Amino acid sequence: MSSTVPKSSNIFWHDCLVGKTDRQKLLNQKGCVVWITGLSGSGKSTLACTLGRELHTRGKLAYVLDGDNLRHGLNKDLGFKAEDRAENIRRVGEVAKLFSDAGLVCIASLISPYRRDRESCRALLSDGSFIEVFLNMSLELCEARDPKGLYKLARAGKIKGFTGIDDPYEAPLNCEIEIKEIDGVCPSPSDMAGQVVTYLEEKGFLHE
Ligand SMILES: Nc1ncnc2c1ncn2[C@@H]1O[C@H](COP(=O)(O)OS(=O)(=O)O)[C@@H](OP(=O)(O)O)[C@H]1O
Ligand SMILES: Nc1ncnc2c1ncn2[C@@H]1O[C@H](COP(=O)(O)OP(=O)(O)O)[C@@H](O)[C@H]1O
Repeated sequence: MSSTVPKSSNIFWHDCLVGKTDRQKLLNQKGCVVWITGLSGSGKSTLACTLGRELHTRGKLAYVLDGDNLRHGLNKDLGFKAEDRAENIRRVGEVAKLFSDAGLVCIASLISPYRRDRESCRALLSDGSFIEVFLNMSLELCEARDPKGLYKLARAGKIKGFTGIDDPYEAPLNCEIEIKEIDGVCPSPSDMAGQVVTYLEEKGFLHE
């Protein structure tokens, strides 16, 4: 499915009098998408929520789009084969773009295992406002955590096509932020969130 060519014809873009710049002034921040990618169990949801709380504390409006949660609603018709994952990422990329246009810091946390799908989302936000955060945690660490018992089921062959076990994960080549273990130890959730907040501050996203 193409993400740029609409299927319908005779459709027209309608601009409103209040635009992104006006909303950003109101909020005193700049809209952007923090896209967190990594294996199941790498800490995506933890980082997303910790970052969301940190921004909230600083008076910044953020909203978390979490893969697992969206699969309960917007994406409940999708499974885990490659084309479903691609459609999952495409939809969330489009929603994230809307949140960014609304002036929010949109935090998207999805495995998003395919480079091509993440790059398509990046291409939707061409002004540097797509910030890819790679949670580069080893499979060993993620599997040892296994909070939902899914790796155990995948190893037992009870889940097929599980990312990192019998389905691929393509690591980013050009992400803005990489968070990894140091001497086998993962930074704390607040340290991980701190790295992202520092980036957002330095790039001027936390002021209009
Ligand atoms: N086959 C398979 N592979 C990977 N993950 C699986 C699978 N089946 C179910 N789950 C659960 O679904 C969560 C991942 O959903 P996402 O929407 O982030 O996945 S994706 O981006 O479309 O690949 C993922 O959540 P996280 O553990 O938070 O990553 C799992 O709980
Ligand atoms: N920085 C961290 N340090 C220690 N434990 C963590 C950290 N981040 C996440 N965890 C723990 O690892 C498990 C997986 O985290 P989660 O955020 O659910 O990962 P994901 O969303 O990538 O599947 C949870 O039990 C969580 O409490």
